[in-house]
Order: sequence, then structure tokens, then C-alpha cells
Amino acid sequence: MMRVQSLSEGGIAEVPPRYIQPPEDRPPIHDDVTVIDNRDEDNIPMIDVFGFDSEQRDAVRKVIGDACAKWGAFHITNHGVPFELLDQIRGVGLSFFKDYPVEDKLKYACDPNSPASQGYGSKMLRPEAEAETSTVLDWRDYFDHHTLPLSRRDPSRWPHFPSDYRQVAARYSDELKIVAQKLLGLISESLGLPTSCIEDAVGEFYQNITISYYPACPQPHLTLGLQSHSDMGAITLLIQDHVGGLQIFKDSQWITVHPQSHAILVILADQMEIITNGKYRSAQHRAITNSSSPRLSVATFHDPAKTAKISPASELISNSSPPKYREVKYGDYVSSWYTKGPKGKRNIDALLVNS
Ligand SMILES: O=C(O)CCC(=O)C(=O)O
Ligand SMILES: [Fe+2]
Repeated sequence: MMRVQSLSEGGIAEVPPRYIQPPEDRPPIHDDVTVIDNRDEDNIPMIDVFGFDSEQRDAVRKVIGDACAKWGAFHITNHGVPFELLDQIRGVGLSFFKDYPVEDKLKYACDPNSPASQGYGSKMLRPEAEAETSTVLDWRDYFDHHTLPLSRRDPSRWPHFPSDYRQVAARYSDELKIVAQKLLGLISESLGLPTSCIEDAVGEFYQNITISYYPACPQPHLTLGLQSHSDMGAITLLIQDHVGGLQIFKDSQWITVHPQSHAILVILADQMEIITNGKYRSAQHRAITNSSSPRLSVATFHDPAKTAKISPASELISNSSPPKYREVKYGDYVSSWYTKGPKGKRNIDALLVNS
């Protein structure tokens, strides 16, 4: 089974055809991600949440509401997660990819036939897609961890090297769940909904942590680390290293998210768009590659149960504001996402009442 890291470290000068994006999806020509820059005022909001302190709640709720409406993504600081834990999860992740031979890592290979299976993977061609010349592979390897509910958490399936990997990942999962819950409370209130409204609509969190490793790429102008998509669940909390490469699509432009080592990037995902009846939209994003440095990110996804039925919150529906999305069973949404592939926001758009 091919891993992108092996291709990259093998020293190829040209990427194999399967990794070449169609011209319309290619990023602008660049040698280094820092070349694609944007002015500060165009960058995504940085919000101090003051440790979710109740005295600051009114002000924080207001700026979060604005950021959700305008961007669907924003950085938060003073989020309560210890900086050292953010550094540790990046550290163990990077060590797993960089310090150990691929043979050892392949013992954790995820099942290529079942989407979102836990373990070490790269985007693979589905057998039925093999003939589709349009299927392009991402320039990315990853490790996917099932972390919550606790009944899904089996650290024996996570890397045993470096030695503190499993302990760090478990602690990171617990801390990030708390942040996600607090954010959903603020986001609910920002729409005039009861604090628990969105969390109740999502139900018990199904949390997955994906550590992505994007090897250096000899032809960054032809590839994408991760193709354009919106996340399928409710809310994603992402941290990245200092390299940069994550971009958000806003007002018909790709905007690079500058790395902020101790801030957490909040990304609204598709179920939030449904629950808020489109008042807040999920953020479309992608990762570009570069020719000089490998890049690491840690994405923590919070999703509904597969059995959960998701529909616009009744409080937001009235004669003058009819439902914009059809109700969907989350498991059906996930299956269709994996069958069709992401391609921007086409999966959520398919649920629009007027589509
Ligand atoms: O690597 C990144 O910054 C983006 C990762 C991502 O979007 C995802 O895993 O869904
Ligand atoms: Fe994503």
C-alpha cells in the first residue's frame, strides 16, 4: 500500500499522474506557501474567549456570532487547553510520521475498504473508481483515531511509539471535548437559542482525531494536500504547525490561515449549517502543499451519532423563515459523502429544500 511519505522521501522530481489536480482545482503557482499571503484585515478572526469566563460572555458571544456568520471559521485564544498539550500532540504526531520506518507504521494501516476506519492511511482509490480518470489523490498521509464516546476508544489501536503517544492523545481528546461543548453553548446563545440547544441537537459527541502529515511535494502547483471540502460533522477544532498550507474559501477567494501555534482554529461543519438553518454556514477549506517542508495538522471532529436525525432547530423556523434543509439521518449523510466525495460543498447543497 503506497504512502505519500514514501513517494516524497524517495526523491521523485515529478508527482505521479494520480496526484495531479485538474487545472481548475490547482492552487496558484507558488514555491513556498508564504508567498500566498493576504493582508491582516482579510485574515480570519482571532477571538479571545477569556477562559469562557461568565463575566465576558456577552461580548464573546457577540464576536463569535459575527465570525460564524461571516466566516464559518475563527481562531480562539484563552481556550483553557494547556499550551504544553498542544505542543505535545503535535510532537508525538510528528515523531510518529518522521522518526519511524514505514514498515512499523503499516502495522496500524486502516482498512482501505471501510471509510473513516481507524488507523494509518492515505486516500485510496475505491476499486470502482479505479477506472474514473477524475479521481485525484491527496498529497497526504494521516492517522485517524476514534476517541469518543469512550466505548469507541481503544488506545491499543493507536501508535505505541513514541511511548507517550497514547496518553497524550487521550488527554487531548478529553480537553478538546470540553472546548467544543463550551463553543456550542456560545454559538447557540448567539442565535438567541437556549444554551444547550445545538448540543442537544447533535447529541452525544462522536469525536475523531485525525493527524495529517503532508510530505514536501516536488510540484506543489499541481497538487493539493487535501481537496476542497467542508467537514461533515458539527464542529471541528484544528491546530497546525508553523509551516502553513490551510486555506479557507471566502467571497470567491482562497485565504491562507496563518499558523498560530497556541490558538485553536474553530471550523463550522455541515450539521451546524443544517441546525442553524443556514444562518451559519460550514466553512469550505483545503490544504495546499509546498516543496520545502512537510506539514502537520491535528483536526478534532465532533459529530452526531450515525442514528441521529438532524434538522433545522424549530426555534429558528417560522412562516417567514421556512426550513432550508431537509431532515437527514447523520449516517445517511456520511454514506453519501463517501460515495460521492466532497468536492466543495456539494453534499450539504444536496439537502437544500430548493435544490
Ligand atoms: O490539514 C489541514 O489543515 C486541514 C485538515 C482538514 O481539513 C481535515 O482533516 O478535514
Ligand atoms: Fe476539513
